[in-house]
Amino acid sequence: MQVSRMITAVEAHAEGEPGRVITGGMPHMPGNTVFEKMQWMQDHADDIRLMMLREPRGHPALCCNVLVPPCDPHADAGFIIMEQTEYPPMSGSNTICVVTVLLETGILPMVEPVTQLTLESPAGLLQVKATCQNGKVTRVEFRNVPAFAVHLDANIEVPGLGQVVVDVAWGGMFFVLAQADQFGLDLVPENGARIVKLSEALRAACAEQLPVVHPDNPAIIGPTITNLYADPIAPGTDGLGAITVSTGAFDPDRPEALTGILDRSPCGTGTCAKMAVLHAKGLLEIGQDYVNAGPMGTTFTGRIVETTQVGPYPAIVPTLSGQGWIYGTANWIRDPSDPFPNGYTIGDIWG
Ligand SMILES: O=C(O)[C@H]1NCC[C@@H]1O
Repeated sequence: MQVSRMITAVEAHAEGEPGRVITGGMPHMPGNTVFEKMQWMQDHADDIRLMMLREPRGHPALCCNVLVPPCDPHADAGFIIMEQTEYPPMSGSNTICVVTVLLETGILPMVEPVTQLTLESPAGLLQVKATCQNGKVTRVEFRNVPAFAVHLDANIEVPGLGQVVVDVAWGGMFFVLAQADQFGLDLVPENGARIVKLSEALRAACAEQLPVVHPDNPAIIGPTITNLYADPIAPGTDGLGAITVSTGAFDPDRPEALTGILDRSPCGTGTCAKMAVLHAKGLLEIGQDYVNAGPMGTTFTGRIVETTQVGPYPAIVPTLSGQGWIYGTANWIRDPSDPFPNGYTIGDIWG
């Protein structure tokens, strides 16, 4: 066996969404913030993201995280998030996977019944409260970066669909949100492929017609991800969301290609973006729990803890909670003679 890179990882999921956590084998990544480290990785070590997320080491639904030393003196750890087409500044399911791995593998000390810690994500600091019992993290709650709506009930023209009403909001990533019933589409797992194709068409049209930039960081643009939502169907829930994470470039001449994948969880940043929209429309109050269900029936619980302002936008500060589970550990290697050093994608499942 020849090895030109060896990556050590802990495999975890949060409410169904896989978020592999890389614990060793990364090059030194310079930067004065975790956001700068993320930009360095994007420019100098993107081959590691590709190698870890694509086949044969990954699959379309996989997300990946790299633990990095924090730059902010208030933080206990830092992490960079990697997805199939981008480095999201923040991610709810990935935060939950990272906290679960940090505490359950002893990288940071676990204090029962509640461990408090601070993480530095590329989007900023996150205060975390992890409920822990017998060495297991049973709930992760974090205070997210402020979430805000940029466009409410805006019209866009989507090839093949005509006029569509959307909202655009930031919850740690920029989302295009749309009510699924305007397409006569039920958000059930059997409709997964239709949901993904429609969402990708929406995202591409919205990115062109309603491009957005984060007021505090012009390097963050969007929308890059889609949230189709519907009324709750399960008792004890307040909403139902089907979030499509892109896996490739949407081509309007091939709308039948699958260039996305459903988030297996209810999507933490998508839940926060939805809460920002609901609050802006007067439909969700401070202090009210918002239980959002995903396509597999698992839930994240959000709550608005205060309001604030981000640039010109009134914003909410949300907390988000859910649970993560570790399901494996792995040492992934790259053989220098492998003809696919950065992995590969093929059109049957990658569009
Ligand atoms: O929970 C979230 O925020 C994420 N899940 C995968 C896509 C998003 O980053």
